[in-house]
Amino acid sequence: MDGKEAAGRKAIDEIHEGMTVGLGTGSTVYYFLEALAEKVSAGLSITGVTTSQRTAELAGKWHIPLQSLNNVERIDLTIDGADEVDPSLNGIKGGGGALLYEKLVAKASEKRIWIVDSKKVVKKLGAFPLPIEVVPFGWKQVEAFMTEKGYRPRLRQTPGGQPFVTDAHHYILDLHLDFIGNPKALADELDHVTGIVEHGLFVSMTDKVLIGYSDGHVGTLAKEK
Ligand SMILES: O=C[C@H](O)[C@H](O)[C@H](O)COP(=O)(O)O
Repeated sequence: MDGKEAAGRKAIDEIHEGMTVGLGTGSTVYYFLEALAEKVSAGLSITGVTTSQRTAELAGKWHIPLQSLNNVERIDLTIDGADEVDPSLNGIKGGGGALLYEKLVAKASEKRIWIVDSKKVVKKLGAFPLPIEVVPFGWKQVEAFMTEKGYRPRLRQTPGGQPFVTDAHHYILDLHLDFIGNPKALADELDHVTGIVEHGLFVSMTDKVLIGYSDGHVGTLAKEK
């Protein structure tokens, strides 16, 4: 078992009968969905709210009941992955391009848990390129502005060399920052750039992180009360 699988399968302990559950995106969430599908087929009743087309397809295939975000009043708990997490529980998300829907679902959730393998826990964020989701119209203007700022943007592309397009039909610029000194200040700045729909900095947006190790054990990082 690798760290992703350990964390993903452990998250099932947090799910209880009757819950509305936000279903994140990615290869770690895959293991959580697999475990959830087993419970659902054994009789657990929950409603899932997905954060991407990819997760919706998996959940559909595994007969996990779904509702759209517009059709639920609240989400009890969201289980999602992350690309990097710091000790203050700030993180970078969006390596798979699902950041916008993931942030919308996270904001609608009472409680949020991230599942990661231990390699993703870092002292300072920024070695992982920070994704920003931009509108295709005039995206080069945003790219030029980010370059001016020294943020080293790169348009995300498919293996075929076409721009990667998100579920919401936007493009992604990955910012090669190396090091983010102040995540909150950067998030505030990016929140105010015209043309950026959303960014992958999630500042204080999780309550707990389940960290999976290669030997199969799972540690926890939790918000101080
Ligand atoms: O856009 C994708 C999401 O933010 C993922 O949760 C994140 O990239 C982690 O993915 P994985 O579990 O595949 O490493």
